[in-house]
Amino acid sequence: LNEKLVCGYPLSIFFIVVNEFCERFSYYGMRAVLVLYFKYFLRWDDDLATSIYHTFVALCYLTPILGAIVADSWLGKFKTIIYLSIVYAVGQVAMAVSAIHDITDSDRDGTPDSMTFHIVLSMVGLFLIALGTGGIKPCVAAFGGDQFGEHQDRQRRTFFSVFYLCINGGSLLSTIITPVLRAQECGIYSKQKCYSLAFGVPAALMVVALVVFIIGSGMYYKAEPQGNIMLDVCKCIGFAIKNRYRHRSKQYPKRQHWMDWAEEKYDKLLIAQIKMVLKVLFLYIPLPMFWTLFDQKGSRWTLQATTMDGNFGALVIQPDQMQTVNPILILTLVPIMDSLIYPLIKKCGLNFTSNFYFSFILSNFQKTLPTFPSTSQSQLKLLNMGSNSVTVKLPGNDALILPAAQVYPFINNCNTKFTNLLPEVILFKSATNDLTSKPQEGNNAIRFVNGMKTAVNVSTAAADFGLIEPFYYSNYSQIKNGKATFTLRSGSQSCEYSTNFGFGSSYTFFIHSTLVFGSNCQDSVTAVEDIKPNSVHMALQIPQYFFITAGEVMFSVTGLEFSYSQAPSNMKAVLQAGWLFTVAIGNFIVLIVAELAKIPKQWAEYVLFASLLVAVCVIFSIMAYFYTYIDPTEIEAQFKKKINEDDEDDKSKPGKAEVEMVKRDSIKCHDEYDKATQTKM
Ligand SMILES: CC(C)C[C@H](NC(=O)[C@@H](N)CC(C)C)C(=O)O
Repeated sequence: LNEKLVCGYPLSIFFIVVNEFCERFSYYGMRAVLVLYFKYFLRWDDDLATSIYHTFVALCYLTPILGAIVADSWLGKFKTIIYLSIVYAVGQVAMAVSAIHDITDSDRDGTPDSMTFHIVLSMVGLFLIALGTGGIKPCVAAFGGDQFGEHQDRQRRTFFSVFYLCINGGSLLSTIITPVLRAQECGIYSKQKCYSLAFGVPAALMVVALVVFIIGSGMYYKAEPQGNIMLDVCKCIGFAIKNRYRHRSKQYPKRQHWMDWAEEKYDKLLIAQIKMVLKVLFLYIPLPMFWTLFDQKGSRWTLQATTMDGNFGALVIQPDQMQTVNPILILTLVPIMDSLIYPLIKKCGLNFTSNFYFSFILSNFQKTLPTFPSTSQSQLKLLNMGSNSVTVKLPGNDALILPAAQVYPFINNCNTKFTNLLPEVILFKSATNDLTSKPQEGNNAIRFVNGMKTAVNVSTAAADFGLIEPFYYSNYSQIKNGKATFTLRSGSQSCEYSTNFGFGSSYTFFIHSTLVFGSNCQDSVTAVEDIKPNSVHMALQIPQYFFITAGEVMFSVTGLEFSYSQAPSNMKAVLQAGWLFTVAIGNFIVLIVAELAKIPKQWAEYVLFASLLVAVCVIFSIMAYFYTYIDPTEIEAQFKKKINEDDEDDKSKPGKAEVEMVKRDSIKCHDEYDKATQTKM
């Protein structure tokens, strides 16, 4: 029982919120570098990396059902949290170990020799993490709620707000820290990007979360599990459906609720509890649509950010760092809503329970990508290296005048033959390794084409393009924004070429045949823009983040509390899991629409989602209007009283007394707690 109260709050919740902070740090920290680990360490392609990532996230929101059933029916929330946290920590350690390249790098060249080992270990790790994080999630929130007595509604509401702040505080810190850790170089035989450290720190935080939770163990109120409640619920629902079907003929009088058809076999308390759960679950039906929009922050919005200019003056923001705007806004909006907006609304006499969300997503996806050739086409570039204009006649096209030192990009069908091109016109057929998407992290992708008769070496401080053979081209190198100076070298002679770069562009630089080393070679290099630099500023995403986060504060923080307060005492974790299940469905909708529907225009997809959300908002507000708040404790108390009265009457009936004893035992625990907290207040 909660002996210690601090400012009216049980001391035990301090350990619960710290546990949540560390756990969310661990989860989001690991998640922040996961896709990059798949891509650069395991060397998976973008599609495989994205699919496995989304499958993992969806799994994390499916496993809460498992954890909730175990907690409410078998182990109780406390033991479930302890056991699953151990599973979780083992999973995180497995991830950290899987990212040590030296383990299988027997030839010491810096790359793992047995990728199978790393893949298997990381998949096992991710499975354990999904089981752990999902399993404990509904239990921790409900366990926190359990620490409050019947008359501590206000404190419990504040607890859920603080709980949400801790989620976002932990995730904010970790999404800033783990990418920095990943960027470090580490290794025994060779230095590589330090994914093991980026996974190792979240693993350590999970161990801290577990230790903190155990330290508080003497202070918690631990509600006992009440038998296999989920099995009873399923059997009871099954019986009600069967019984209703058996009595479908009109001669049988109707009952108030279809669950009442279970009355012949199951006690009224269980039926009433199932009705409460079904009522809330029914209200949840439209909710996945919110998460469908919300969870696109990590995918669509981040991709959108890669096409934007992240220069904030002294600060250059990377596309994936934009996601931290959400927790930052949560940390500011939750206190404002709780201390200012909600009390103000209440003062105005409005019963604004805030389980309502309405937001439009601004679609400002900008077009800086060029038209790429289709599979039956290839892209050609004609470069006039001479000093006079030339006329070029391409098959199927009108003759074109190509000015000196200019490039003409041209898309044609693969089988077109080109003949009789003048010697000074270079036909540059872009190879299959042409860049077709924006370079990562706002960098610029640069390559050189050597139009000289001798090989040229090109380098900058940040990249070495190597020796480029005559009439050949280099691989792409990534250059950061700002001024770059390239040194062109042939034997002992060299010259320099400088230019400025923005964000997310791609250029091909053509070195003229007329280049003379030893002098300024600024005029002897022609830059061709393959992908335009980002022109729309990333700050334009901030209104989007603001709207979606304001929606989250009104919808998700209150949703957690709502799911707790409207759940019967023996199914608190189960309803939390139901709430989290709506997140999983929302993620599946993204996967289905993004992967299967393949809507060609991004704006059309945004409009589709926004319209669906508006429709869902209307439906949800009608449903919410007809929803009547209940007090499960009150209802359960009435049933218990009735059971006691019936018990007195039926004492003489053989067998019945034992059944009632079991029922009484199961509710005794909460009664004692209620009494204890009431005397304290
Ligand atoms: C309630 C949960 C589905 C989501 C919750 N997420 C958040 O609070 C986000 N604002 C965090 C952000 C970093 C995406 C959670 O429990 O993680």
